[in-house]
Amino acid sequence: MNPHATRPAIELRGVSKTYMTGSGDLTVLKDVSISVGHGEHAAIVGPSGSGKSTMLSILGTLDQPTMGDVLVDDRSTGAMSDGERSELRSRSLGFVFQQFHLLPHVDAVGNVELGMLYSGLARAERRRRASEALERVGLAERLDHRPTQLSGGEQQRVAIARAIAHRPAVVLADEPTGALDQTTGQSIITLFRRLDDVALVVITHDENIAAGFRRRIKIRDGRIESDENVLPAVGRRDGSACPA
Ligand SMILES: Nc1ncnc2c1ncn2[C@@H]1O[C@H](COP(=O)(O)OP(=O)(O)OP(=O)(O)O)[C@@H](O)[C@H]1O
Repeated sequence: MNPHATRPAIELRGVSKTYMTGSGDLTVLKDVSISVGHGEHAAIVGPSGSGKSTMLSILGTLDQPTMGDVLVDDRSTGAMSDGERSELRSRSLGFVFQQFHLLPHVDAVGNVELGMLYSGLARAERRRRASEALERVGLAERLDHRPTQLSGGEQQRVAIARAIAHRPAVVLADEPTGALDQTTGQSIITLFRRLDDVALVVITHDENIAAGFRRRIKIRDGRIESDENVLPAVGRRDGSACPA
């Protein structure tokens, strides 16, 4: 039982995923159940090929499980149409990837604004929220910079602004520090930790990155190997600071 549990923002219930390949069926997720509460942050860590990206795609409703269900904000997605899933994603989910996936000829505020194109928000509101999100990630002075005029860390901040600008309940990040040097990667994790109004799931193969999160879910060969919550510093004998 997770001692910090809040109402679930996103859940996998009994999820299995089998790919059909030329050399037979390959089951890469095996009866996985996890629940991440509103405002809770979790790192999913595991070696290459353990099923992390598959899990994130399924959490994000970009791919469908072979068995089991994904619930976002208590809503089952299993029986949704593609259109309903797409609407759910544009309303409730935000994505951050290793490669920032920014449009090269569009400035920072434009890139963030484009992420809300199908949100139903009026253009002026999209721009207002885009500027606000960029301020939140520390890029208030870079609104009109194009990706080529930004460092890798700044580009990832723009991508994070794009992921939060529409105020989703859940942000899913797949190896968000993978293209950055260690110091810049840690600053991105520090930024993520300040996003206390979203449920955050960060996928990483890097134990040092996972150590920045209070909740760490280890996956191996498509199964949850451990799911641990490090208790806050209060009551710790060494009094050391605790990750988010
Ligand atoms: N579309 C697919 N068809 C067939 N097999 C796939 C497909 N996608 C992934 N796999 C296989 O599923 C397994 C898990 O892949 P996945 O990308 O989820 O692992 P991962 O933990 O994210 O790995 P990495 O850290 O290297 O990205 C791998 O053996 C991979 O080859």
